[in-house]
Amino acid sequence: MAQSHATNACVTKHLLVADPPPWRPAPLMTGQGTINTAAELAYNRGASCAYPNSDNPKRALMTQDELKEAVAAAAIEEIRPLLGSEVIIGVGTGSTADRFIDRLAALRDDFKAAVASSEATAKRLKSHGIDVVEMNFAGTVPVYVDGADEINPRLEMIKGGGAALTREKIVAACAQRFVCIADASKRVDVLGDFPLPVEVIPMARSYVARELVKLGATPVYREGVVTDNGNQILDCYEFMIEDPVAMEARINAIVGVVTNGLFAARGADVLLLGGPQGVERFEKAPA
Ligand SMILES: O=C[C@H](O)[C@H](O)[C@H](O)COP(=O)(O)O
Repeated sequence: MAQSHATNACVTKHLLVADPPPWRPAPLMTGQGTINTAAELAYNRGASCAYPNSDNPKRALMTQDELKEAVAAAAIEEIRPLLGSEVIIGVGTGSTADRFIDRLAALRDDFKAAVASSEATAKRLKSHGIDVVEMNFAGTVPVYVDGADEINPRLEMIKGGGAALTREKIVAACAQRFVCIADASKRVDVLGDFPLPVEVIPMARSYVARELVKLGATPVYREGVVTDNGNQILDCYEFMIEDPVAMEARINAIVGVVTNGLFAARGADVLLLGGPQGVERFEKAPA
């Protein structure tokens, strides 16, 4: 079943993803009929990538920054119906989430407060006059908006490129709905091209690294980085992940691991993906 609606910033297409959710064959319904836009998504990484601009044909290309702005705008429309004077929302970390925070400022009188998934996000929220409260105070949040480093067709993700994975996972666990915002460079069929971050207790770093090697990864210490929780990060290279749910649990079972950047047991519920056709909306099929 599919539906469509328009936002101020872009056309947002709604797609209910089947299980297993296919990227390519799934048709998108638009006012003009059915098209198969997912097959046309460019797959590039890096700030220099550009995409056809369907909103403004005179400007043929959209930069990655413009795509991030577009998905941030779409996320505002996504959460707007959920807001209210007693509502506390969850807010993620990273360059895409930052754009969402900047747009959220205009709505600061429409909700009570936010829970931040990092110190950096808390600082940015406060700079806009948005109240920030602890997760323990909020209890649960109706919605959590955050970016991702990779996302697959099941809306499972790798996160933690900015070292915020543990607090992000806590907020995600407490959220009734996880809305992922990402540009098309984040979309993959199999997770693992992006090195998987693992947050470790410092004294366990070498032990955890040896255990990760046994799992087939090539762990690299992210030198000079201390997480908001006072811990360290190992990034797992050359580690394609065929079964994200199983691997997430397996890595988390290693003594000394705080958590890893696989968001599979609790993936996203909604993906707002910025690509050549504007922002596409993918929704996880109910279990
Ligand atoms: O630790 C950082 C977070 O997981 C970010 O959400 C993730 O790295 C994506 O960040 P960005 O939107 O900057 O690509």
